[in-house]
Amino acid sequence: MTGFKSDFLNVLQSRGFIHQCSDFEGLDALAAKGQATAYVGYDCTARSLHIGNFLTMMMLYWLQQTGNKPITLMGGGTTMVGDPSGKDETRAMRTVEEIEANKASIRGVFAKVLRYGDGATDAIMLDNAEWLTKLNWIEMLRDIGRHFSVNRMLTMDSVRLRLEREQEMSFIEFNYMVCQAYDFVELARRTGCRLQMGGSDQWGNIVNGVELGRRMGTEQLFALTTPLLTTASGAKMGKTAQGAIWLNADQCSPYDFWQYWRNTEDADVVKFLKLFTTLPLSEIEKLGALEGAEINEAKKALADAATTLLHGEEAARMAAETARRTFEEGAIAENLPTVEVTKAELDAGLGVLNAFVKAGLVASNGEARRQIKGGGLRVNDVAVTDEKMALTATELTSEGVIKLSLGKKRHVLVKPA
Ligand SMILES: Nc1ncnc2c1ncn2[C@@H]1O[C@H](COP(=O)(O)OP(=O)(O)OP(=O)(O)O)[C@@H](O)[C@H]1O
Ligand SMILES: N[C@@H](Cc1ccc(O)cc1)C(=O)O
Repeated sequence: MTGFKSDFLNVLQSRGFIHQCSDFEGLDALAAKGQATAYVGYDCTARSLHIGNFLTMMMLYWLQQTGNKPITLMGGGTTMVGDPSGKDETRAMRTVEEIEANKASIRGVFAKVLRYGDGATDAIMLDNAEWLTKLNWIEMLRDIGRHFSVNRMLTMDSVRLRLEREQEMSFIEFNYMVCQAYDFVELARRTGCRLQMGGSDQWGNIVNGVELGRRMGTEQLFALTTPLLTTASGAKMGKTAQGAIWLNADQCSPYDFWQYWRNTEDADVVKFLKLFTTLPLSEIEKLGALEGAEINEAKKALADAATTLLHGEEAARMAAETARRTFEEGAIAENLPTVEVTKAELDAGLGVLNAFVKAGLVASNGEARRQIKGGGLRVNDVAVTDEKMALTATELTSEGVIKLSLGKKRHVLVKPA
């Protein structure tokens, strides 16, 4: 469907956020009235969210900008169960302490893009532990369980794929979709929430909620999903060889975050400008028209805008400046990521393989060896050829650091503590 009445769906459509919707017409009419309430749930499976989740945060951002009300739902309860969607194996059970620590560490990030408060379109944050942990087993089977058809549950991707591949699925995981469906109904009752959004892998969980709402007599509920992003070369967006691109600054520095966007493949630049920045489409069109070496300007604009959104203008400016000094002037910039080593380690001679692993530039000694063979590792801009090389105080530059590089773009400074 094109040419929506609501600003909300028009913006999402024109910026490439839409994958599937349970009822475009009905949702369009709801959003066109304004002050529609919608939610996205976030499980507390790690200490930080990553840029895959940033996408759904941006959906909530545009929801708010177009006059509607976002809810960020912390999955304090659902994380105790563990979502099987898109997973080949049962997740490790997390302890309550671990979940609480993750929750505390995740929750701060939303205020970077959403305005919270008591106003009609201000965002609110809730935690499904509040109702899920209080459910009584028999009551829950009678009130909620009876609305679920096991026949239908078995056809949901999250279950079907495991069964087809003859992979285990425990009973606790089988219940996840019931919990998420119930959340939607509970939010509809508590807050008048009518829409749930998420990545396309969440479709089954979300439409179960829509269906449960219908059976339990809420107003019509809606499902809207966004494509699971992959980069032009097919990798799941947000993950690199080194791991995920985290949103918390202590797990991915503003410089690394900036650099991730700066290294975007040419074919992805416009797509990412639309999804991960708030730049107007007219400006994105101009940036998209740049060709040849000039496309780097578009990548810098992407890096600046995405980093500003998450970490603020000053952090983005410093990251850009560090990158410029490092790559354009070849200088050692103070803001590069740093690892500390003890003086004793340097005195004893720090093995080069170990140093690159410590710096997080490679995952293992084996990978470091392979990189050395391919000429991929450098110490103070000189290629490493001897895997037995030991770093000592003699390698310290006039700035008092040793610069380790992987390829042309990733650098870490080793500093004596
Ligand atoms: N690349 C992506 N594009 C769009 N949405 C994503 C992307 N990655 C994650 N999401 C959304 O964020 C939710 C959390 O996904 P995520 O991949 O982080 O799962 P996880 O449980 O943290 O484990 P893992 O990192 O191993 O996949 C997904 O269900 C999906 O809706
Ligand atoms: N299942 C979602 C998180 C979620 C949790 C509870 C909900 O009500 C909605 C969504 C995920 O894994 O990303």
